Amino acid sequence: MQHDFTEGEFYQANFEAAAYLTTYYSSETGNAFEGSQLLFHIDSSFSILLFLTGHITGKLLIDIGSGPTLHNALIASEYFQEIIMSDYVECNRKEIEKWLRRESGAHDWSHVSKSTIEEREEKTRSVIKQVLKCDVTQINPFHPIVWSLQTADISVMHLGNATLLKPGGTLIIIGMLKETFYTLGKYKYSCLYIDQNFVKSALQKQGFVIQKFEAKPGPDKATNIMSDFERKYLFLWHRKQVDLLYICVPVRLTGGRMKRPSVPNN
Ligand SMILES: C[S@@+](CC[C@H](N)C(=O)[O-])C[C@H]1O[C@@H](n2cnc3c(N)ncnc32)[C@H](O)[C@@H]1O
Repeated sequence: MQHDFTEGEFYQANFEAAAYLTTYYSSETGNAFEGSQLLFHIDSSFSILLFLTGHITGKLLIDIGSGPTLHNALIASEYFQEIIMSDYVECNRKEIEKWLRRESGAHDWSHVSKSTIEEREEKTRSVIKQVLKCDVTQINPFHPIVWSLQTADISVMHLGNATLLKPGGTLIIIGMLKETFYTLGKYKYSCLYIDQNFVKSALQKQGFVIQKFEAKPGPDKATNIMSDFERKYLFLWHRKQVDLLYICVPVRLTGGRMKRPSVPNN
């Protein structure tokens, strides 16, 4: 089935942060229809960060398109002095701020921390320095903030618009391969349909060197009513030279031009 692209404005108008968290982040394994994709995400993120500690030291992590989620930050807070969360949609940024302020009704992330939950949550709250609006379709996704950084790519769709990553920085892309949609409430949100070779060749053209690739088959499409991805993957890329900035590109990053909003999913 053909899906129109649900870009930032569609998310701003329709996305329900709390429902997203309940649907996809209520348990350690994630949504039951999607197999144990969240477990894979968390386990491979931990292993990637352990791998990185042997090679580079971390200072700043920018989580691009965080949505209302904190799993990446909870994992990375162990390794980075500063974390910046970002998303296009206001209710997502507010959901993160709610958790930072320990407000009642904030999502429970204890299943991600695995151990020493209180310590880790405290550490995470202390290293998250900002929750910013970002728009990955723009050359400067954090406008009007201008980053004094060299250029690099932050979204699969916009691999030609290198804007954030320093040479020497590390880019982590975690996402789904060959996925056209995922479901939240009555809407189907469109996803960039990409395969492994597309991601590889786009990043290699930009001077990135692959360091690690992990993938896990998705659930049986016949029984998955939430989405249609074939594989969940994690790519770790190194951009040649100096310093570091670690960027985590969101699962199911949107991008591209939306012609009209997605059709309600009846
Ligand atoms: C499927 S959610 C992913 C959220 C989270 N990273 C995760 O792993 O669950 C996609 C996110 O992309 C955000 N988004 C949509 N358009 C965007 C844009 N133009 N710039 C930045 N973020 C955008 C949405 O608000 C949404 O939070």
